[in-house]
Amino acid sequence: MRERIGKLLGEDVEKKIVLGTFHSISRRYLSAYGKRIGLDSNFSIADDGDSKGIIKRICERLKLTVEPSYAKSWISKRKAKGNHSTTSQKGKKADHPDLLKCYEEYQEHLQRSNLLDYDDLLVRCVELLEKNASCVSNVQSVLIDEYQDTNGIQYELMKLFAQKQGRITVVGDPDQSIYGWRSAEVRNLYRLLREFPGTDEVSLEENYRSSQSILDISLRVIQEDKRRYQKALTPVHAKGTRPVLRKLTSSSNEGEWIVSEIKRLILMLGGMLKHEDVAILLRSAALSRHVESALGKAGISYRMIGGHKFYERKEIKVLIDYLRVVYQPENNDAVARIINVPRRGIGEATVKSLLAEAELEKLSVWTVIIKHCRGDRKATTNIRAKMEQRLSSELMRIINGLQQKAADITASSSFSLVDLIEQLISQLNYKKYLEDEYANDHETRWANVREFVNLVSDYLRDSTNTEDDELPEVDEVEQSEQDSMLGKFLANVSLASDAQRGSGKQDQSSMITISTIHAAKGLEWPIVFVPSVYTGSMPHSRAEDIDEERRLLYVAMTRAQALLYLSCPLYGPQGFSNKVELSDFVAPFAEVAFASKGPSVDEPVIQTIGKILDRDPPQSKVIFEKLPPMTSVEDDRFPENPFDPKNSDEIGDARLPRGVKRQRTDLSENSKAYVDEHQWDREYATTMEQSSAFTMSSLPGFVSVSQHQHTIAAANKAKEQATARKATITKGTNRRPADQKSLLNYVNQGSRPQQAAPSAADRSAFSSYSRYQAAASKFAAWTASEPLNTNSTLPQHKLPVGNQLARPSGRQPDNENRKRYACFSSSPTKPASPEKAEQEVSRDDPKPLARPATSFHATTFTAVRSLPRGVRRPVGMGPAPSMDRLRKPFKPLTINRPSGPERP
Ligand SMILES: Nc1ncnc2c1ncn2[C@@H]1O[C@H](COP(=O)(O)OP(=O)(O)OP(=O)(O)O)[C@@H](O)[C@H]1O
Repeated sequence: MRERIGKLLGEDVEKKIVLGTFHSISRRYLSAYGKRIGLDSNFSIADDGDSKGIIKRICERLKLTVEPSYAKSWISKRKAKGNHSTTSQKGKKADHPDLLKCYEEYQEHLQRSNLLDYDDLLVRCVELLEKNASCVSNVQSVLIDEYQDTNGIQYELMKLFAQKQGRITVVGDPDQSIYGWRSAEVRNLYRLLREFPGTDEVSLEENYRSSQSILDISLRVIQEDKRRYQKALTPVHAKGTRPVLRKLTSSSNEGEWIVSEIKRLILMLGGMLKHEDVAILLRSAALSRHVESALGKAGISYRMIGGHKFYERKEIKVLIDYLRVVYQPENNDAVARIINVPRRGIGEATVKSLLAEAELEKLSVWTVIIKHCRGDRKATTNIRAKMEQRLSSELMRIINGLQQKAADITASSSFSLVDLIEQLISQLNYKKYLEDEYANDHETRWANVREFVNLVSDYLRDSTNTEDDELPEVDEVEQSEQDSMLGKFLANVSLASDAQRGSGKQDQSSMITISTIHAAKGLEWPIVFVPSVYTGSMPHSRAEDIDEERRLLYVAMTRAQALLYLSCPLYGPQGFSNKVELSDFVAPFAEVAFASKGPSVDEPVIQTIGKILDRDPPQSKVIFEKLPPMTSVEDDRFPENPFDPKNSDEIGDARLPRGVKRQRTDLSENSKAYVDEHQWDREYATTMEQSSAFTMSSLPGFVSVSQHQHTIAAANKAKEQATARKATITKGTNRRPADQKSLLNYVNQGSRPQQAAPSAADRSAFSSYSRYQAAASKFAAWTASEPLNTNSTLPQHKLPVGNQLARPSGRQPDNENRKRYACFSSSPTKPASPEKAEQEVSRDDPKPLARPATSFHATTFTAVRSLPRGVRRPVGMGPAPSMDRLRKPFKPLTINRPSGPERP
């Protein structure tokens, strides 16, 4: 920013600019002039951890009946409000005397130690500038960005910095106020207009970022807040494609769908967009696990903003290190990392010495410890008696106990890896440990731990489904026994983490962004995904201000430039015990306003995205030519209306998984199909696996959803029968089961014994299944021999009778103008002319919204001067703005400059 300003205003001006956050600028002033208020200029800053420790010790020493973490945030809020906060104190209960006592003691401690906490930086700077106006007498003007997120004390600072010239410019958007939890006060906007009646307002009505559809729908979300500041808005870009609200069965499906949609879009947009153009914005970092896991599986790298990657989180690393030691106690680094977690009085020096001793003696650290504790060999490292006692009664007991249990775990044992981890967590008293160590965010960390358990559970389920690990046998070459379950899991974790480990040299364009919504403020991406839009996540279950949560969703949605996706699973991250509901922020208009799946990426869509992003769109012909064979060109890998296993009439509750701890292997054969998701891809016979990749499911008029359900039932049944038949195969035969007729028998139908008539449901199921199969093989044969083209007569085409494998005879020769598809698609032929494109892109728009977009984003420009000096207040604002006035629809303003003397 400094550079850009320098370029515009010249180097001299650039040097004079003081640029930074409120905290950093305050620190600079306090260092320079703090002496004037009795501050030692060598003060240090107490960070959050320091403040927490000090408050905790005060509470213990004085036996105060307040939670240290609560006391800390109470003190912080109190400081943040400043002296002249507008927040009404009326009707508020008097503060608990213990809180006041804690505050007093805490301040005394900071003062004694020459420390300032983050809030003090602002509080003391206010004090400095109130008493010493000369320190800021050179300030010509003050500009504040993201003004809606300022709090009371920052408002005071702003005025104090501008006290000489009284020139203030603030830029902000009340609809984006999302820091209430940090004492930001959206009221500061109203306060400014009241306190500075000569303020000019300039409404920045044009939105240059997002497509009209994205703005319309974002506005619809925010308009539900009836108390919001009304503003006008003019979208600059074309309508674009409708934002999507995708429903998925589970959180893991949600992650997989996001990845498949990203891949599809990048492919279908022919390189116009890269991974760096995609962001996944989350309400809280704890939700990232499924997304990270799916990206890891797909080998797509990502960067995290506003959080750590899942496996890199401290609370997760500790558990993984424990598991590593259980699996392989010789792992010295892992032992060194856990030896004092939870605290066992073993300092860093002891750990270093143990590592050095082990290396010298060519032993593992673990062996050194064991031998020492058992009296077999005395360690040269000074291990005090108390330390020794805790090592043997805690660490060794836990590790040895779990080692025995881990050895017995197999894919089908009743004691699973999940149970092993649950035992580890309970033996470490891990919840308590997190509460003690991380007073501020232990809840989030504990939520991550639960997520980790879910992850292991998912891993077990997936690993019993796939045989990826197993190599085909080679004659007379013996394979070693497969690793233990724990070993396999740890290898999987290491590989997943390694795939994501940025070397620093990694090409940024190959990375998508995962970010919390808070951290995405002010940023933008061509494609934005907002997963987990359900009540409990958005609004968050612990949120106090629902309107602020709504604004948070609005911020997330308005980060998107061209394509916006929201999604919501039927079941949350905890699995089938955790049914969730679509967020009320979108539920009232979800059906009409959102598309239920990703858009077809055709010529008009590509052209429009190119225009919005100001990039050169590739020709669709080129894109289609480069598409890998069997690419699914539509967002059809997951059903639009996902199957809810718990609501199915066909499936009794008894056959449902019991909860997250339950392993796939524990389940009956039938319930397998419903554990993770509707088994759209997997339950068919071999040729129909990945059916969506063949795009058969989009063949016009081919299978309905209900037919599809029947098909699955039939597939299950067929599978069961096949299993039964397999069981009856006798040794030495040609592997034809006893009940299978020979070809001769088949021809000689007359002699075939009458079979029992199938039930109506079975008949229907089997008929759709066999129709499905017949068409699939026909399609496969046809696509194998012919280039993939469509023509308008195809939907009307009748399959020739009596020649099942014949090629459709009604096909026309290739035609230059005809659209080429790599795969068969149900998409209607699209107009090629770019003029039509924009109209066409919005062809699937819902009925016009109840209220057209009248406002979206306004930024307030205020030039504050102590005297109004003839700047006319805009029409309709009256002499002084009141709160009522501010809630009325905002009238676009034009600045009316006085024709009188020039401003100073
Ligand atoms: N006058 C303009 N002409 C063309 N593009 C513009 C113009 N002004 C802004 N933009 C573009 O619009 C996008 C949004 O601009 P900017 O980030 O400045 O908005 P903002 O008001 O800070 O948004 P927010 O507060 O929502 O983050 C950017 O891509 C920017 O390049």
